[in-house]
Amino acid sequence: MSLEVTNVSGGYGRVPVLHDVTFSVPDGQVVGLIGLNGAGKSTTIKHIIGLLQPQTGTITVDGLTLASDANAYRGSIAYVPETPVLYPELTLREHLELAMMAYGLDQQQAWHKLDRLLAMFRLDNKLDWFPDNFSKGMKQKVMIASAFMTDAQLFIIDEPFTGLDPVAVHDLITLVNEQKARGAAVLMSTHVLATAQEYADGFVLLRDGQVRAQGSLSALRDEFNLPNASLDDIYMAMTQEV
Ligand SMILES: Nc1ncnc2c1ncn2[C@@H]1O[C@H](COP(=O)(O)OP(=O)(O)OP(=O)(O)O)[C@@H](O)[C@H]1O
Repeated sequence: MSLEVTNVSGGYGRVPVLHDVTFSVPDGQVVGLIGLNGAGKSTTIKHIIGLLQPQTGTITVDGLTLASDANAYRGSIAYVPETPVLYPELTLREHLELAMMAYGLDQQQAWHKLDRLLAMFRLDNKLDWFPDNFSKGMKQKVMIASAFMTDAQLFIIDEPFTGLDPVAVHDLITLVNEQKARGAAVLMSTHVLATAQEYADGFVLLRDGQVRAQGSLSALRDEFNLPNASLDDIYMAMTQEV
C-alpha cells in the first residue's frame, strides 16, 4: 500500500482545515482528489509532501513517515504543483540538473529519460532557455518532466489538466499510465471530472475538509444511490447535500 493517510486533522493555524481525513492510494492505481474550491485538496497535498504537519493522524508512503526518515520519505514522492516553481536565473538544463541532484539521480540515466520527455513536450531545443519566460503550459511541462524523470513511488499531481494543451494532456496521461504499470501510486487533484472519470481507478470526494465518500465510480454510484451516474452527476449531488 503506497500512500496511507490515516485520521489526519490539520491546517494552517490552530483551527483545523482537515478533519479526520482517511484514504489510501494503492500501488499501481490512480486516485482523483475531488472537491469544491476550498474543500481542502491543496491542504491535503501540503500535508502529504511535508509542507504542513498534521495536528493529529499519520501519513505514510511505503511505510515511511516524514519523522522516521525525511530524506527517504521526500525522495519517494514526485510532486507536480499547480503553480510551477521556477528560478528566474536558471536555464531549463540547470533546473533539470538541480532536480536530479535533489533526487540523487544518476545523471546519465536521467538524461536518457529526459530525451524522450523533452521531445514529447517540444522542449528539447530549449535547454538553454530560461523557463521563467516560458508560457504557462510550457512551465507546467518543465515540472512534469522533472517529476517523471524520477523513479518515485508516489506521484502527486495538483490540477494537471487546466493549463495544458490537448496533446500535452494526452501525453501526461500516457506518462501516468506508464507509472501505474510500473507499480507507482498516483494522486491527482482535479476539477476536470470527465477526464478524471476516464483515467482514475478511484476517487476521494472532499467536502469542508472531510472525506464525504471514496472508492471506485461504481462504489460512489452505490453510495449516492445514483446508478449509471457520471462523476460529474455525483459531484453535483454531493454539493447539493445539506
Ligand atoms: N495559506 C493559508 N493560510 C490559511 N488558510 C488557508 C491557506 N491556504 C488555504 N487556506 C484555507 O484552507 C481551506 C482549504 O483550502 P485549499 O487550498 O486546501 O482548498 P482546495 O480544495 O485546494 O481549493 P481549490 O479547488 O480552490 O484549489 C480554505 O478555507 C482556505 O481558505
